[in-house]
Amino acid sequence: MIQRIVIIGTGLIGASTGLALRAAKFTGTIAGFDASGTELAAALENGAIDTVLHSRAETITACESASVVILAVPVLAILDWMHLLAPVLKPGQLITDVGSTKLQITDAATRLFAGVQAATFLPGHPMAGKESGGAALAEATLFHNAMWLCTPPTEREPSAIEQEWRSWIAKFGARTLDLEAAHHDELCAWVSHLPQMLSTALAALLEDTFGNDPARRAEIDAIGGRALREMTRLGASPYSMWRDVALSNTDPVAATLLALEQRLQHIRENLKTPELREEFLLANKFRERR
Ligand SMILES: NC(=O)c1ccc[n+]([C@@H]2O[C@H](COP(=O)([O-])OP(=O)(O)OC[C@H]3O[C@@H](n4cnc5c(N)ncnc54)[C@H](O)[C@@H]3O)[C@@H](O)[C@H]2O)c1
Ligand SMILES: O=C(O)C(=O)C[C@]1(C(=O)O)C=C[C@@H](O)C=C1
Repeated sequence: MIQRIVIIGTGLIGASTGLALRAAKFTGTIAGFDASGTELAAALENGAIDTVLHSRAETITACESASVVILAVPVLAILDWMHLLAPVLKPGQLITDVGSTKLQITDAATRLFAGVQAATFLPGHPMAGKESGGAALAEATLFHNAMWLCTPPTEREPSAIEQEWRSWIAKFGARTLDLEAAHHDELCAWVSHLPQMLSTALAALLEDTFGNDPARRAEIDAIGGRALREMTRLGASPYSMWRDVALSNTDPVAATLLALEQRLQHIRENLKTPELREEFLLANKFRERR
């Protein structure tokens, strides 16, 4: 029975997980630790956690007796916490994460949480989020109707506690889907990381071009409509999260960016040819299925 949960990283996803647990009637304790006191206070204030852990040492001690530890920090910090916690966690405990890339985390899990003496590590990734981080924006319903991707090592049977954690994910309204980790990262480069980089590039280009010219900037702000808002929404995303995505999924993200560069070049070279129509027909076909 899952009774004690520790959430490390009480920002948007960590705090939303705490709120989703409470909304699903989890009655055990939820302790939280975050490098930022502001985020911890906000998570306590909105009820995502009920106990504050004040230091790394106190957090490691709390993890020793936790049923489930959830790592909800940026990807490279997830790897750091895995190294810190592997020696203190035991069989019967579950450690999981919510990081946006999975290959490095799954490889580390295979090394650090192997054998009968180890806790279960379930690499996870909810496909739901927002362009702005922080506990203040956390929502109990964030994971409703979302996919919750998992990349467990293939050769093992799910432990009882892993199965119980998966049933909580279902109670959040999400659906788990197991994928191989490299496949996950390649897919997410296309469906998540490329759209993020495209939006970042567009917003940065507009800021660079018009940001220092108050009159032009005011014009852009006044006339830009839904198209501009939607296409630049992800431009508000924090570098703190995306730096680690870029560092831990560099080759797949670079490959999708190169494909997009070539596509844009093709459009630029065909603005006055019937090829442009073919591009629009292909794009229309993609949207018909969404
Ligand atoms: N935002 C999204 O859309 C989204 C969706 C799914 C998964 N994720 C993944 O979830 C994780 C958290 O993202 P988020 O959106 O909640 O970001 P966030 O910035 O809202 O929260 C991350 C928190 O981690 C804390 N932190 C950073 N390093 C730490 C460390 N070493 N120890 C303790 N705390 C530390 C920060 O202070 C921050 O409060 C990331 O791995 C991200 O890739 C994000
Ligand atoms: O901000 C959003 O709209 C998101 O959905 C965020 C989004 C995504 O690309 O789907 C971004 C990264 C995460 O790893 C998962 C979710």
